[in-house]
Amino acid sequence: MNEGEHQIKLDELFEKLLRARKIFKNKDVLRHSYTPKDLPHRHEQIETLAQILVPVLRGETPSNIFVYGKTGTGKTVTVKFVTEELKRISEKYNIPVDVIYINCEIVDTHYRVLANIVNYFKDETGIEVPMVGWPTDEVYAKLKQVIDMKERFVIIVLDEIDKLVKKSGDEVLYSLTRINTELKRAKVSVIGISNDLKFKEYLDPRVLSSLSEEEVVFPPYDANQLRDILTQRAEEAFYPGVLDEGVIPLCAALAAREHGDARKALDLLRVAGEIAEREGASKVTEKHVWKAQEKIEQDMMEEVIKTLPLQSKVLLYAIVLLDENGDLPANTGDVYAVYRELCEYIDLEPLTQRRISDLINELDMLGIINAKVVSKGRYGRTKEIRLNVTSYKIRNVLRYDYSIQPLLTISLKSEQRRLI
Ligand SMILES: Nc1ncnc2c1ncn2[C@@H]1O[C@H](COP(=O)(O)OP(=O)(O)OP(=O)(O)O)[C@@H](O)[C@H]1O
Repeated sequence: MNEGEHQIKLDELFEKLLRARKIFKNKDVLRHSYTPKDLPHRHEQIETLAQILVPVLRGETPSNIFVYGKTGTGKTVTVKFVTEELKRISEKYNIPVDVIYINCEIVDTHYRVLANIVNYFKDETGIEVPMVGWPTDEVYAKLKQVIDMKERFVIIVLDEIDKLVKKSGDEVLYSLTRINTELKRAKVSVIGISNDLKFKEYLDPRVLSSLSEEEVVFPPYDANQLRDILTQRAEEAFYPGVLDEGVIPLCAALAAREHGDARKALDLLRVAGEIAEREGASKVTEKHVWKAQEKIEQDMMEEVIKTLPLQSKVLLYAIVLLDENGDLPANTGDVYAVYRELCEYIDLEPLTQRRISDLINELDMLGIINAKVVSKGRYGRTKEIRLNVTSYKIRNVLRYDYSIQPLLTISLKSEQRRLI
């Protein structure tokens, strides 16, 4: 290729990229962190939450609230929306309100929840506790001290509360939902949010009854509701006329088919826009939505592979090697033989074939492989194992795992299936 050709290609690329920028007016509007000014189809929940919290404006303690519903039904965004508004209005009435939002997926121990609450007030109180190391009782005593320094309302939002309880039990909820009896000036109320509908079963009945003095349920959105949510966001996110007519209905229908998840619907719309932008298209079409669906599924699969335990990764890599050697479908015995050799190679204690058979079922359930049980007549039943994700993709994910890296350069000697 001569220089002239280079020049022309680059010109084309710039032209294409320039055109592509016209798709999004403001992509941030489609991100998870964005709080819209209106929340269509959540007016009932907003009103219920406002009714439960309004005592604050009269100087009375509101009930604790348990908010639940499936993922992407707008629980977090609605609670944030209502509590922020309450905080804003309370300023008008000179009532100090603090809203402390804690994501229990990250802050997942009794100690860390308490420490986070103490440290929320550190600018005001000058008191800060370390994230580890103190006796929990002492952190709790500090918490009461800092909260009770003046008359105020403290609303503690514990999002993904089920993660906290599963990891560390419900002790922290027991303390926080009863703390008002130990305070003189301040008043605390807890809003727990969960998408695990079975979560209540794990709670001590006393904790459950004090946490769910009030319950607010968030039902899944249907396709029409998702359409409204997307239409409202799209107006701010995209330039006019950029979305083909069928794009929003398709995103809404695909997300409704799963479980009425607004996050999924928004992700589809954003990724479809990004794909159109990258292709240099001047419009987002249904074709881009289908591609977005595929990309999101692939990304999720990559995330699942990334977080597999080491033994499952080695097992999966054994299946990848068999695939690259043209040996799929394979049975459990074939896979186990390669797996054992890989273990030896990296000094990993191999699991029994029985245990590996369980892990194969797990990989199958996660959708990474397909392990179909087939009958071999009088030879009994066996599994036929195939990959559902390309070997190339799996290698790409595994190469970031240091424990697996030494394996990535080896392959199977075709016939004997021995490592070389
Ligand atoms: N009624 C709505 N109007 C506009 N956007 C919404 C609405 N409901 C949800 N969303 C958007 O959908 C996404 C997911 O919402 P949110 O995080 O509140 O869900 P969630 O129920 O808390 O989910 P999870 O249980 O998975 O945490 C967010 O980007 C949010 O802004």
